[in-house]
Amino acid sequence: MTEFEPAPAVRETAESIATMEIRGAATIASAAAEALAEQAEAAAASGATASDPAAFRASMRAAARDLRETRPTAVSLPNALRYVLQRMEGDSVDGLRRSVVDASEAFVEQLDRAQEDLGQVGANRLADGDTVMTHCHSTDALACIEAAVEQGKSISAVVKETRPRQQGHITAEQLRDAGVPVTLIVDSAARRYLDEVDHVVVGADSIAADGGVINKIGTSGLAVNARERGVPIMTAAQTIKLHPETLTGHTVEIEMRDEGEVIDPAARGEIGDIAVENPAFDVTPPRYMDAIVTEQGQFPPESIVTLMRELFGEGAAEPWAEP
Ligand SMILES: O=C(COP(=O)(O)O)[C@H](O)[C@H](O)COP(=O)(O)O
Repeated sequence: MTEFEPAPAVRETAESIATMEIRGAATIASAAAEALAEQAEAAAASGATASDPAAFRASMRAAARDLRETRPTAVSLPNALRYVLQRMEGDSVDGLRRSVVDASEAFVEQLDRAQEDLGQVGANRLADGDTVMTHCHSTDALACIEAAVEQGKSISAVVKETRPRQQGHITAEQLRDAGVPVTLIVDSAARRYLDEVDHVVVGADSIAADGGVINKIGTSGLAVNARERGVPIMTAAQTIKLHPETLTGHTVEIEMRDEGEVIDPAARGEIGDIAVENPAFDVTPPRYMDAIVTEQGQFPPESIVTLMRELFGEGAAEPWAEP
């Protein structure tokens, strides 16, 4: 391993994130933080970096860059890398290694605690007997529903399958396993079922400074329909989903995925000259979202910028960049 070649464990994690074997913003963040700890262990044991603190640091930055490049939309990924690299300190390789491993463990612990805490807040918005509608698969959204069930509330769910990758099936199975009666529907049936629903609960990949919620494609249409039907909609999102770069006017990049997820590649030749596009996420304007539920309480979307400033200051550092 040279100082610029990430450890095999980092390459594996990067590959798994890129191919969506590891997916969902919170899961991606904890995998990335753990991969940095693995890089630190590997670099501390490797000839090229074991006795050279500067080379060790360079190898950590290179690993973070590789992880950063896997998927563009979930800000939890750069926020995780930022958290760990900003806590990398020490004059010796062993000291640096320890600081990275400690920061990685602390990050994952915080992530779990934050999810539990926001679950309680989200659960308080749900009442006994409620039916919720979900979109995609969000561990933060599930935490709210599961916490409501643990509070003794009887909750049922209408789960959108979420084309093209059908992450709704994961949600359906997990809710079923939590004892929630589930009805699975195709995405285009959502408006019809909104009349039978008390709440819509979704997750987020990023939250912009203006309160815009970036989540799986289809969230914005669902939110507009929910508003039209008078059904409250909340986003469950830990504060690592707050996108610091939007404080300085940047927009969030929406990932465009392969057309093979939309049409059968084997049939591509037959359909000929038809363009296929596959955006993975969309932006729900703040006026269509009732609340953003975080581990620090619930916020009207328009006020989230205050929390963002508190947590991230006026912008975002890039500790993985070459000095
Ligand atoms: O949009 C998705 C997943 O998209 P993909 O499947 O393309 O990664 C989820 O709603 C958010 O990531 C939040 O998930 P969590 O609450 O688990 O962080």
